[in-house]
Amino acid sequence: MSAASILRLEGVSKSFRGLRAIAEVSFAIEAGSITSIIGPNGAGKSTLFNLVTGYLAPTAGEISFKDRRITGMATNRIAELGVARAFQIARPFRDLTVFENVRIGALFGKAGVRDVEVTVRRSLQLAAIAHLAEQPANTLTVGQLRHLEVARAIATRADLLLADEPCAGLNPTETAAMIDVLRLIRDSGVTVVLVEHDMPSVMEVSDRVLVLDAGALIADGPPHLVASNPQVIAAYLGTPDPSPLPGHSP
Ligand SMILES: Nc1ncnc2c1ncn2[C@@H]1O[C@H](COP(=O)(O)OP(=O)(O)OP(=O)(O)O)[C@@H](O)[C@H]1O
Repeated sequence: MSAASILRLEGVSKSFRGLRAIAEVSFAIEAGSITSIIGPNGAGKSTLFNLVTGYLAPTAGEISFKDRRITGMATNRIAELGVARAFQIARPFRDLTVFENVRIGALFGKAGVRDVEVTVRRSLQLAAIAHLAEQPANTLTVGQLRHLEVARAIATRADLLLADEPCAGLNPTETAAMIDVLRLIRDSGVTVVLVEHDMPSVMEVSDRVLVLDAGALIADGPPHLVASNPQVIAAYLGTPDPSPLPGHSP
């Protein structure tokens, strides 16, 4: 593995009773980057996240994180090593404050988090919700809940954040705020991998885009090149239409 890559998949496949959801996928993620994984519905994006977090074990192939083989390792062990996932639908403890919710992330995260208070404050800051710290989670808007979910995930002191559609359903102002947060998180040293359907957000925030189609990796590169790749356009539109992906302005 190259010195700069934090996550590596080699020949990873996952089948569900004969259906090949992931087919011999290999890639390495560079530390300190934002990578988006895109693809049509059913392409295998969630399955890929589930394989990296250990929720599912691959049928074949190897996954390593920070030079350590994590293939088939239990989810809690992988989380302790520094992989966190922010879910699209946050399920906070609704009667606890934002601070208390993020504190739970810090307590159950990567082994050796000592200064919990400082970690929580820093996570709230990075997720741009420090001003909401004392509010009960049940008073938050959908957009604010998304930020809380991201804060909870990074409070584990993760080195790798897997973010599940962080911009889905957000209005343009909320989307811009989320993009700022993802950049801040990357700039703080956390590697970010997104699964995202919102193409304008993908184009704006990604250093690199990976495209899955029917479980296979069909494109990999900088956003503007991937958006104009005929195979990618065909995967989305079903025809080799030369028009760009929605939201892509050349
Ligand atoms: N636990 C499971 N059991 C059986 N089949 C599954 C399971 N999980 C996923 N699949 C199948 O694997 C394929 C990939 O699904 P996956 O959810 O990973 O796609 P996706 O790219 O995340 O789709 P979406 O964008 O709609 O969320 C689909 O055909 C899906 O039906």
